[in-house]
Amino acid sequence: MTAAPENKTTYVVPDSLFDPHRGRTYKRGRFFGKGGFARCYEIIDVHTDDVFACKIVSKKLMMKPRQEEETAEPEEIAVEISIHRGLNHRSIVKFFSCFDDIDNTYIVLELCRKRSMSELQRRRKIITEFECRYYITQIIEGVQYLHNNRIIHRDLKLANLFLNDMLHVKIGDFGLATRIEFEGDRRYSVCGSPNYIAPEILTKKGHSFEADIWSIGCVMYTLLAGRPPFHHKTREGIFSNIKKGQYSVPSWLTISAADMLVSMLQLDPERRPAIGQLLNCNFLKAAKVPQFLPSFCLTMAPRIG
Ligand SMILES: COc1cc(C(=O)NC2CCN(C)CC2)ccc1Nc1cc2c(cn1)c(C)nn2-c1cc(Cl)cc(CCC(N)=O)c1
Repeated sequence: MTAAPENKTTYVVPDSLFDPHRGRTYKRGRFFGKGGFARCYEIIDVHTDDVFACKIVSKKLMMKPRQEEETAEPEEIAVEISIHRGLNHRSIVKFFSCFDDIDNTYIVLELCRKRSMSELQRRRKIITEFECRYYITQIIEGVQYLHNNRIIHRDLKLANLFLNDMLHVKIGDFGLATRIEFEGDRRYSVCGSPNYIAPEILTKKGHSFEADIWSIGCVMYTLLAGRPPFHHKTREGIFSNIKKGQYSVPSWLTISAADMLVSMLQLDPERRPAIGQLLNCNFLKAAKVPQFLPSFCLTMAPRIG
């Protein structure tokens, strides 16, 4: 049993977990980190030795009154589970199971042993356009699957883009995702991560699929420039830059890379390409898209491409 003091709320995580839906028993392994109000541990099936990532959300934390930060209300965890459990795509983290005990909700997910693209970017600072074509193609394919199923992710950022041993991208964390019920349906709740949040979410004009296109633009910019496009030392400064659409395109980018970024970072959501159009942009069509990347690309640039 692990009790970790946290904001005066104790996280109680048993050493052993029983999943009644799959009839599996897991032993708790390493702590991988936190995300929002969730904590993530490695869990190992005691019979098969299969290893998973387990996202654990404390029921006590979920019952806390809303703070300024986005908080996970009980129904929101249920929404995350109801959306994620129905997904099946090679660029989406696999959802295996979820179960509860008196203290927590447990979500059993695909383990991505090379962590997230946040660590990749922190280690490499900037990646080559050759590598960017590899990652962005997989992200677009995953988001196209979501949009075709009328789901908006709403929190696409490097920390939610996980990498498996083959450096395949897996989109995770559906904690802010929402389902669009009908054509023209728009959402008004303010959500997302400060650096990558679309202007129409900030100004509460109503948002839809185009907000994910903006976030993909922020992800691609950060990978190629080494920092987010609207970065500022204060949160207010970030929001001000986003609302003004104020950013600079790095001088070292090719025209096709710059054009793709500019198309996604349009202030007016209507002017951004739909996800299906992105795969046909010149940046991905006019040059080789690698089918695989060697794992040393986590730490150094490949000479090829
Ligand atoms: C072997 O697989 C992993 C290892 C690590 C890791 O080594 N983290 C270190 C642990 C030690 N401390 C000191 C630094 C971070 C981190 C993540 C791993 N894999 C891994 C982690 C995963 C997933 C798949 N696979 C999924 C899906 N959701 N989450 C998930 C969920 C939450 Cl709530 C928080 C975090 C941590 C923050 C982050 N974005 O990585 C992750």
